[in-house]
Amino acid sequence: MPAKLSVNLNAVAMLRNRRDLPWPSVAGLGRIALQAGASGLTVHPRPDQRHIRFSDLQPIRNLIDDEFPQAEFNMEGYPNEGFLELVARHEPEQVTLVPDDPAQATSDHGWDFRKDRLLLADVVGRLKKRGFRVSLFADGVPDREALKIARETGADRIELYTGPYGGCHDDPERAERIAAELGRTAEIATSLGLAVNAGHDLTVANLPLLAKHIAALAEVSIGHGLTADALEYGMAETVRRFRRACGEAV
Ligand SMILES: CC(=O)[C@@H](O)[C@H](O)COP(=O)(O)O
Ligand SMILES: NCC(=O)COP(=O)(O)O
Repeated sequence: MPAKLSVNLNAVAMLRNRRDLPWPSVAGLGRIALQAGASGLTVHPRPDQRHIRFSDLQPIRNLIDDEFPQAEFNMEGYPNEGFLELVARHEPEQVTLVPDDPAQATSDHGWDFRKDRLLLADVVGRLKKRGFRVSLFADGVPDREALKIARETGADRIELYTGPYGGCHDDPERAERIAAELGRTAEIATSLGLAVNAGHDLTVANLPLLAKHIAALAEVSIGHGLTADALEYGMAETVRRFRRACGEAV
C-alpha cells in the first residue's frame, strides 16, 4: 500500500508572508493539492508564526470539512499550552509532536523518549482523551527500548525524521545506509504496534528508495521539496509526481 501524501503548506505561507498581501493563498494551494489527490494537508504553526499563521488554521479546517471530507489535517508542533489550544480549537485528524525549541531554524531531531517520557505521557494522554491520533517525531536510529517508551506514552505513530536521508542527495551509498537504518527503526516500531510516518527533506528523487526500505510506510508529509517543484511544474502536477514517487499508479 503506497504511503499517503500529506502536503505541508509552511513554505507557501513563508512566501505569502513576504508582503502584506493575501497571495499565494495557503488554503488555495491546499485546495489544488487535495484536488490533485493529496491525502491531506500538514502545517507547523510555530510560536513566532514565521510562516503558518494561527489565522491560516481555520480556513484549512473549513476547506477539508466543506470540500474534502476524506482528507486529513495534520498539525505539527511542540506541545506547549499555546499549541495544545490550537489543536483543541481546530481539531486536526492527526497531531504530530516535535521537540522543537522556538529558536530552532527548522525541525532537526526527534524526541529523546527516555528523557521526555513523562512530558510525552502526560500530553499524549490528554490528546488521546480527546480522540486525536498522535504521532511522535523520532530519529531514524534503531533503538528498541526508546521506541517501546514511545509506544507506552499511548502514541499511535512515530514520524521518522528523514533530514539526514534527504541530505544524501549527492551520496547514494550514504543514502542507502541511512534508508536501511530507517527501515530497521520502522520494523521495530511496527512490531511494537506503532504505525510509521516519515518527513523532512523528502523529494521525488529520494522517495522510492525510502519506500523500498519501509514497506509499511503509512504517510509522508512533504513541504520544502514539493513547494520547490510546484514553482516549476505547478502544484497539481507536482502532487501527481510525488504520488507516483510514493508508488501510486497516477
Ligand atoms: C517536522 C518537520 O520536519 C517539518 O514538518 C517541519 O514542519 C519543518 O518546519 P519548517 O517548515 O519550519 O522548516
Ligand atoms: N513532517 C515533515 C513535513 O511536514 C515537511 O518537511 P519538509 O518537506 O518541508 O522538509
